[in-house]
Amino acid sequence: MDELLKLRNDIDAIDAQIVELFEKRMAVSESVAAYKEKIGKDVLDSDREREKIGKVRELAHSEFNAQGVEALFNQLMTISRMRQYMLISGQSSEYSGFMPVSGMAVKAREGAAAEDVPFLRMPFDKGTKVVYSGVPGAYGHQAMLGYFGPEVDCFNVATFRECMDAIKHGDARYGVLPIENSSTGIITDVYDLMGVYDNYIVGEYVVRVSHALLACPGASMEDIKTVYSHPQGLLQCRSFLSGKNWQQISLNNTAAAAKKVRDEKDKTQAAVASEMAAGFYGLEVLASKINDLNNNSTRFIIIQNRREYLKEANQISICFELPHASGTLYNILSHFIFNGLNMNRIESRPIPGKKWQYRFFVDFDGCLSQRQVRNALTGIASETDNFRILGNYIHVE
Ligand SMILES: O=C(O)C(=O)C[C@]1(C(=O)O)C=C[C@@H](O)C=C1
Repeated sequence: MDELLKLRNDIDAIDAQIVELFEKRMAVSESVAAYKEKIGKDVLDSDREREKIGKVRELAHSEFNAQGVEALFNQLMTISRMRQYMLISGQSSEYSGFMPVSGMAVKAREGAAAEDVPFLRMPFDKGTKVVYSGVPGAYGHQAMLGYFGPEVDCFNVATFRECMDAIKHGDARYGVLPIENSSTGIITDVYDLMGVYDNYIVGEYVVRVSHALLACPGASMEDIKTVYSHPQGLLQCRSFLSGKNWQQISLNNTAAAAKKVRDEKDKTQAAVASEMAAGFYGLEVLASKINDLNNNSTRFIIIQNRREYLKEANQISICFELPHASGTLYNILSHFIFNGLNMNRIESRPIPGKKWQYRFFVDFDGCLSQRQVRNALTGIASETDNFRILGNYIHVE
């Protein structure tokens, strides 16, 4: 026991020296930050870091120790960089061109679960133009109405890209696009478009997908022979439809199915769509809540072409590209860890034209007005390629 005590005392004495040297090193690193800021040089100097790792490895006396020293100095230099970003990330109210704005308090609309609806929204009034992708009566329309209310001046476009273009060119102030479904996952096309357009996420809205069986007025369940819907709509109502012996036909979206049933006025036809579509197309609801899972939801994003964020925003979305090399993603994640930020999601998408290279999308908790968020973003921006802040908004759980 005495022997262990003695050895631990030796370790304590060495550790005290390490801490003293660490603090000395950090003080020098702070001076480097001030100098680099003055001359406009980047914090990260990969050549210098590589050279440093080579040199310290040579000082070690075994391969095991060389590896240990490499890991240690990689950490030391990461911490040194974090400190430097802290010293150079500014303190003005705007960050990277993003301006804080005051939100509008809006009550939850009828039929919406309170937890699906942000109580604060981006400012809008009756004259504000809004575009959504999809057809009237579809879930995109429902999300648009949920966020902006029935009185807003809206129009719809057929594709996600047209929605992006309408926002880019200022044909509408806000756009509504689906980004993720709780059962089928992310909408990759929307991610890819967000990665290349200069549009920004300013809000989120969740629509609980609740399918109903719709038919012409006067039709009953016994009359039905054919059912139309989006393939996902049919799939999500598999238990209800099984054993019905109806022909199932896929169409582009659920509202198109409702429209077809209305236009053809055929009592043997039914559509799987929302109850809202029933009202919109003058159809009757033969059965409601027919989906297998009743917690199926689609998350929509609200986009605009201005760099703004609500002062109460609590989630940030960013995207960036990384060189195809070992450790690059690990290095980026350290910015979240060192700044105490909670990451909610990371997705990667192939970059068109760059074989086996990926664009990363990260969502994390925070607001652009927070110091630790700015520190992390300053670091990530300078250590990645094509870094973009996609938006800061109120996240709906
Ligand atoms: O030498 C520099 O340029 C520094 O900023 C110091 C330091 C280090 O801590 O050793 C930190 C960041 C750079 O990427 C390289 C090295």
